[in-house]
Amino acid sequence: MNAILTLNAGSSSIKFAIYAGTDDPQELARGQIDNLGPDARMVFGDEKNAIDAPDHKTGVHQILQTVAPILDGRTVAGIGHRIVHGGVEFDKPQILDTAVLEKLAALKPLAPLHQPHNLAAVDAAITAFPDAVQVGCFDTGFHRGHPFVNDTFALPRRYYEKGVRRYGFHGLSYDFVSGEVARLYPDLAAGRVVIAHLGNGASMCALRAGKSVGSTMGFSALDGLPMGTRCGQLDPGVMLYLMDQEGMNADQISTMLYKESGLKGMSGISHDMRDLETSDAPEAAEAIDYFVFRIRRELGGMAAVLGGLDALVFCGGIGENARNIRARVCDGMDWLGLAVNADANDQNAQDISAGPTKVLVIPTDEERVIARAVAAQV
Ligand SMILES: Nc1ncnc2c1ncn2[C@@H]1O[C@H](COP(=O)(O)OP(=O)(O)O)[C@@H](O)[C@H]1O
Ligand SMILES: CC(=O)OP(=O)(O)O
Ligand SMILES: [Mg+2]
Repeated sequence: MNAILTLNAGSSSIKFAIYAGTDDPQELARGQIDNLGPDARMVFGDEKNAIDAPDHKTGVHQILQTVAPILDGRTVAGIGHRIVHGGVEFDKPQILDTAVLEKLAALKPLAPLHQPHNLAAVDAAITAFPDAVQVGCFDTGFHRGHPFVNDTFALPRRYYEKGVRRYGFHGLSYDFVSGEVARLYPDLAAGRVVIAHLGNGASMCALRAGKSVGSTMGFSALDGLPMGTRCGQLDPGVMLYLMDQEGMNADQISTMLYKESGLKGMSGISHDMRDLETSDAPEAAEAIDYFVFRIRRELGGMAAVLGGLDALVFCGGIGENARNIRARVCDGMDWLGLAVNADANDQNAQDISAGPTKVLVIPTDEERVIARAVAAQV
């Protein structure tokens, strides 16, 4: 019997899952390495252990050792990788041959927090399993068909032609969640839906009949909503000021916008919503206020683009767990038909609506989308 492995490598973590069978893959186990570097730890089942994983390559080796007993003699026929950026060209999963990998490497500057790590995991996987099919699944793919008005900036046209476009990300998550909406609520499949993927990275997607027609993330994974450590929407004049008046260079600005901003930067306390929700500091409350404000603002804009709203769906670590955030996003939004059932919301139930517009909580599963794509190739 064959098996499929999925790898989802972030800047400091690698999530993985292992599936039995290649026709209808069944999940055997999943886990993740956090804090790659001196304090790396493996989270697998109920266990959390410190491990030696200073970089992505050693991390992937640790994962292979961890999953070996679970493979139980099965052959790894395919390995699926989450690749954040597929550029203009890749809207569907691709077999990762040398030519494709070269094109993906050229996109590293567009997603510096993700793309280099995604590709490092591919390298390590090819070395460890030279006979397995390596498949890349792109976060940008889901949005590739979105309208020109959501794809462009109002810059001189030549930059659009060069690829300075609004790509949109978190596409694997939107693929999974929109599929679940259609499966569980067939009446919504043709409808106007907004999905809020609120994790460490956060974005929202407007869907009409299951297709992306707008997203808050743009050229990079910095735009739109504030995130754990990323700024979200920013007046470009701020960057000019930082360069001109503060003498900051591109590297310094990049580090600040990707790693020192968002909930962490605003609160000065933590990137983690759980820490902010339990903090008494006014800065923590203000960071949460801003997070909620931006979601509400984008929701209004997306409802206008869609001409109304049939469902709002929450997913990601915050969307699936933070009941206060969900309640605050929907508070006073009865003009959109939104109201939350407090008991259902407290229980993180699937349908938490108390008004005509559905409010849903659907746990996302990017790994499952990757496993399906691999299954289609092996
Ligand atoms: N019970 C909870 N309450 C509030 N926020 C939570 C809870 N559990 C997780 N989170 C938030 O979810 C974030 C992680 O989301 P996740 O989607 O797993 O992230 P990633 O983008 O790394 O995939 C944490 O940083 C934290 O802010
Ligand atoms: C694209 C992106 O922001 O991904 P993540 O949420 O995993 O950081
Ligand atoms: Mg994520």
